[in-house]
Amino acid sequence: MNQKISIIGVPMDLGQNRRGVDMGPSAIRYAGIIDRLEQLKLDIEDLGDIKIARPAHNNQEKVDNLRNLKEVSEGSSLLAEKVDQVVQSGAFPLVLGGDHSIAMGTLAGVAKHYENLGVIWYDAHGDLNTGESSPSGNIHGMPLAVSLGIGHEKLTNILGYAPKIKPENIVIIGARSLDEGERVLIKEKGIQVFTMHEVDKMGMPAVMEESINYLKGRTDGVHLSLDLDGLDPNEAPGVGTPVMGGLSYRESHLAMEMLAQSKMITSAEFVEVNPILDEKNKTANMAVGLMGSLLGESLL
Ligand SMILES: NC(=[NH2+])NCCC[C@H](N)C(=O)O
Ligand SMILES: [Mn+2]
Ligand SMILES: [Mn+2]
Repeated sequence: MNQKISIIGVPMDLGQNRRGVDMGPSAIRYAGIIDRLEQLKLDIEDLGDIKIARPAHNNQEKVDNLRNLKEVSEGSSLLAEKVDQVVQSGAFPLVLGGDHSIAMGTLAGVAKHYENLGVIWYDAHGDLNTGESSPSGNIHGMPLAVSLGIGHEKLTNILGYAPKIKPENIVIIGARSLDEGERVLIKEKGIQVFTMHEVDKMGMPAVMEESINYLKGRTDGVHLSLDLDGLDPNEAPGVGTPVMGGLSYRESHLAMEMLAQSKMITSAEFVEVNPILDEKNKTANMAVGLMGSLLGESLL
């Protein structure tokens, strides 16, 4: 494989209220992402960072229970344009977050190029809230709903089209903290979810096999959106919304390796790495290891 990988950093921290996740792209680069991927005989290009507004130091304005709506929407729109160009050029976009709100930008840029884009949402959360259902007003808890076309128009209409994806093309893995409104949406839309309960009961090999088979039949490309808080906070402590009882290092590597073997992944993002909350860059190192597995280290 001599695939071109285009790395895009997104120093976004306005989708939630703990500062530091804007340093995620730096922490991931410092953890050696470029060298690691160059060893895989991939053609790596680092496109640098998307320009993101800084938070106001005094108060963060909320519109319709959406914190920093304007800045988050603008940041994701810039990202969407960049991702669109990368996919257009035939390269694989690898997006480094930043908080998870940026997924609506990534998906806007990728989904344009597919009839039926699949999404694997690897996360402790569903990120299926709207301004109405959100307990926090944090947009990083909303990008999956937004990509389904549900939410504020400033968010759902990024790149001028909606929805980006269909509910039957989504698989959520690792969920263990779902809000009431999110549960309702999951039922209503029939979204596939492997909660930690299922992972414990079935084991990761079966969860991934089912996920891959499910998506294989119905999609023409699959985007991986990996929130580091999907992992257990003992192993990935540098995240803003940790939830106990998460996926292990081993399970996550196996998941990435099985995705690499499936050859179905067309784009990916790794989000919510917050070096301020981390222990010696452990979480960024974890992210780099997982990217290596996803992009084929185990296939060498
Ligand atoms: N991407 C994330 N870490 N999302 C966490 C969301 C937490 C909670 N469900 C909320 O909406 O506020
Ligand atoms: Mn999460
Ligand atoms: Mn998330």
